[in-house]
Amino acid sequence: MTTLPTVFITGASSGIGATYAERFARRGHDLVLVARDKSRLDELAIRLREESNVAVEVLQADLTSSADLSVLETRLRNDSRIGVLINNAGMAQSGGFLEQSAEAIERQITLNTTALTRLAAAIAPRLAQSGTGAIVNIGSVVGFAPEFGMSIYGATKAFVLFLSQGLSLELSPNGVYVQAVLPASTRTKIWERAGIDVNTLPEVMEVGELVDAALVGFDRRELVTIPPLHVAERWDALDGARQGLMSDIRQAHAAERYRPQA
Ligand SMILES: NC(=O)C1=CN([C@@H]2O[C@H](COP(=O)(O)OP(=O)(O)OC[C@H]3O[C@@H](n4cnc5c(N)ncnc54)[C@H](OP(=O)(O)O)[C@@H]3O)[C@@H](O)[C@H]2O)C=CC1
Ligand SMILES: CC(=O)[C@H](N)C(=O)O
Repeated sequence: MTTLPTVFITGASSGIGATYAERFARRGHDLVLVARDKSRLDELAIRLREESNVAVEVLQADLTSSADLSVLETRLRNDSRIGVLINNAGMAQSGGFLEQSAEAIERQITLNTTALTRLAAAIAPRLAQSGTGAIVNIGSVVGFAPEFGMSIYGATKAFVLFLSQGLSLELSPNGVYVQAVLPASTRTKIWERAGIDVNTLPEVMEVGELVDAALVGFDRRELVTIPPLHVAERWDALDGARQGLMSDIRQAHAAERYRPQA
């Protein structure tokens, strides 16, 4: 029996989530794998049990369903073996804002933000109580770039970064590690699902390279890990500029330029 924490991974039936599952299994962690496609999860679970001799449980759930989320929340609240949450499940959009249906908007926001937040909220009190554990949230560099024309997807990913930074401030004093991982284009099914041919993209990272890099950041207990960013100082400068704003934005009076003309 392993003494390592069990790792709970959403969106584990393909891509980045399936690769996290493989990597944590190799490290000797038991796993709980979550997604809608049970047959793919079962296939992965059988392979990982054989290859790595770890316990792998499969939970079929649609994270846009509040009822399914409730079941997962109960599990995260109560199962003290689960010490790491990989909040990975997500979907991208095809088409611009004017082409989005109300249903598609709701599904994307629910999956990329509400589900991720509810699962983090379910596990956080127990981890904080025990003084250990980790929450990994998968964002995207698209969250930095409204210019990419994926306004809703990018907004959900900006949310993931903000939430992760806030949770880190709130939970790290209790011993809980929070990591935001921000991939750029990575070769997974997400592109096909969004109706985009991945082979038309200029720079695409292989999924194994992405997850291995994210795990280097995880092992260093880095708060924000951006595997495709070669010049680390760019992030430091951006975050430093943001922090610099804080001393200037708490003012009792409107700025001079907004004073009504007499
Ligand atoms: N690939 C890329 O270029 C990038 C990806 N990302 C992010 O990485 C994360 C993983 O995506 P990636 O591996 O690329 O894409 P994939 O499409 O390969 O994987 C997405 C995973 O999420 C699961 N999923 C989708 N919808 C639901 C749902 N309603 N309920 C439960 N599970 C669901 C899918 O499983 P199933 O269909 O079985 O439910 C699948 O396991 C996402 O958050 C994505 O935004 C970030 C930046 C770049
Ligand atoms: C479809 C995408 O835009 C991709 N998932 C990303 O976040 O870069």
